[in-house]
Amino acid sequence: MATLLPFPSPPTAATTPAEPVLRVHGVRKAFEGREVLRGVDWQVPAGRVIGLLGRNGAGKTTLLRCLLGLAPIDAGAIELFGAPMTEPGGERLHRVGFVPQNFELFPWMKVRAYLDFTAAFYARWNHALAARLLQEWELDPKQKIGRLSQGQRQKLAIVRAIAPEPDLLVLDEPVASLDPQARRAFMAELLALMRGPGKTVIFSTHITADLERADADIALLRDGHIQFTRPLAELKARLSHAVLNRPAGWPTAPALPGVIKSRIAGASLHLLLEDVPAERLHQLAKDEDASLRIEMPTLEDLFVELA
Ligand SMILES: Nc1ncnc2c1ncn2[C@@H]1O[C@H](COP(=O)(O)OP(=O)(O)OP(=O)(O)O)[C@@H](O)[C@H]1O
Repeated sequence: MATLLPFPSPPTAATTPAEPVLRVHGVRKAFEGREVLRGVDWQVPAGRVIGLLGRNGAGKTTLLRCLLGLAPIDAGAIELFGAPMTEPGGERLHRVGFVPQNFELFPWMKVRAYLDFTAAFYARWNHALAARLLQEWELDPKQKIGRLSQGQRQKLAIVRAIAPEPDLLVLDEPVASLDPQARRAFMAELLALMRGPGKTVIFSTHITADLERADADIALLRDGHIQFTRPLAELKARLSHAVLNRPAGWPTAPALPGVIKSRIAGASLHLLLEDVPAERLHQLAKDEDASLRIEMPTLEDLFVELA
């Protein structure tokens, strides 16, 4: 198991000094006595795209639902747009768009009628944007929702969430049903739409390539906690992966400051490292009479190692 990334949490160039969109403190949530969220502390800065990563069952859906008041929490506190979630906040919720993992849309309604019906609930609704997205994403406004494919329904759910021009858009695995072409188009659209000042996107996904494309901040949910939230570029700049090979093998991994995780596989020692200079690794290889390969980990590598 990887140790916690010991990054401090100063504001970075990528985060804005603005009021966080979400402040989460000590949030706990159990199902049938099994705790899924174990005191989550998290601050989500305004104006960022955040990719929420975690293994199956880590609690991503649970966390997102709790954040939006869709599931009760057992303990802790959540502030949305600077006000506690316990306060009635109908207007605040107009500023939030949500695409759940499983969405039930009325199957008997036609696409346009459904969007018009939904628009009536919102203070703000960009009809032109909704119409453009329907066209670009090849959704027939006259089609009955029940006859749409899973991917088309997901697109419609996304249009519904984006049309109110939310300040915070939360998407739970939004691309799971989309084909690669639709995923790219969706990501491009999403990022263009949410590039406005102060607009924030949180989305959970297993598709790390999408997060790379979005240049997102990565938040990792593991063991019931958000382990870190860091710009992807910063993670990549600070973390490296070294493989040391020695024919005699490795009875134990040598101690080296900055090792986040080590793994021995036959003659190879794999090290996930934080801020360890290459010279230090070359010295280690020399001392241990081993060959050395240093790699830049992809986000997928990091996910596999850290999640
Ligand atoms: N309503 C519920 N009743 C009982 N257990 C639940 C409920 N909802 C979630 N869980 C459990 O909580 C844990 C976290 O589930 P959750 O769906 O939040 O994970 P996830 O990270 O979104 O997973 P995935 O990546 O597979 O979608 C799982 O063990 C799940 O079985």
